[in-house]
Amino acid sequence: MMQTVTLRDVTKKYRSLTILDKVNLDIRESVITGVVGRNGAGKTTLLKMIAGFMKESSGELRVFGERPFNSLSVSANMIFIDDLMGFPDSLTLGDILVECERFYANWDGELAKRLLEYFSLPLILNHRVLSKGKRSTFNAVVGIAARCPLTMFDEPITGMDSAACRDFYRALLKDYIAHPRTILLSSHHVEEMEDILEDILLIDGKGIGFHGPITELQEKFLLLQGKLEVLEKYANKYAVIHRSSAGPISEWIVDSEHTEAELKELKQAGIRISAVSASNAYLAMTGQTRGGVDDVFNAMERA
Ligand SMILES: Nc1ncnc2c1ncn2[C@@H]1O[C@H](COP(=O)(O)OP(=O)(O)OP(=O)(O)O)[C@@H](O)[C@H]1O
Repeated sequence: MMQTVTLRDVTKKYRSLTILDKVNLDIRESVITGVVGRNGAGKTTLLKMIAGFMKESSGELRVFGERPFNSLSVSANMIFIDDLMGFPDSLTLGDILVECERFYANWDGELAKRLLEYFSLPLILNHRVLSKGKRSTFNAVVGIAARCPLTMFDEPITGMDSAACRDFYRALLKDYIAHPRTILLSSHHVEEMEDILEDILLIDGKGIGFHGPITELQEKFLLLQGKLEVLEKYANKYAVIHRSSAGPISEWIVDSEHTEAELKELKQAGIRISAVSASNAYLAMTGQTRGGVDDVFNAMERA
């Protein structure tokens, strides 16, 4: 099977600054992959290289078996949606749909129109007058209706309210199920998109921090819940990645590498052990929860 996107030792530098260092990657075909990572990690850089908008500094990047930079066949088979996506000022939303019909081989104009109607986006409006959230929604509709074999959304939900965001992900998922294609979706909000993702690609430290099924990311951690004084007995034994408490029950996220015997001991001590959500696993993985904000308050109490 031909991979849609493959990277072999791909490095990207901006002048002397290395953003991605010798990255090796195979994006699974016809899967929705979430591209995540902290601000400045290199998500947009990676997506734009895959889109062929900029060139890798070294290594080999292939999309549909071709080098994507300036490739006509790659650009005909992919769409890249972000909030900077501009259209000529004079075009109305209706005009843009007509242009899309001409450019994208699998374009579904009927779906585009119905979605725009649902999202209260009249065809006579000018793209330039749209509010931030409405512009994101319009661009996202174009991204869905284009049905490109490689579809990339870079931070698509910027400015969308929570209802629009939920509807967008749901529309994307429904259309994907009917017309499977390779989708890359970058966002900081793992919580909102975790239900539609199959794979997660985490960019971290100039490379790939994790790439695989979302369930595998979740399996790296465990959630422990119990009385704080009971949990504290185990504080030295487990690497506690995150702690929080609301009321009498405290919650800790710890790494999942424990023996059956250790887990049994925890259970016998009255500690509940469960799986973490994908978004918590992501936060744990990127150290965004280390200690947690509660630690600030605890430290002040101790002082
Ligand atoms: N044209 C450029 N010239 C120089 N440096 C750049 C350029 N574009 C991006 N960078 C730098 O490359 C790094 C990665 O940027 P990129 O936009 O890919 O990150 P990101 O993961 O998408 O971030 P965010 O989540 O904040 O959108 C950043 O440190 C950024 O400052």
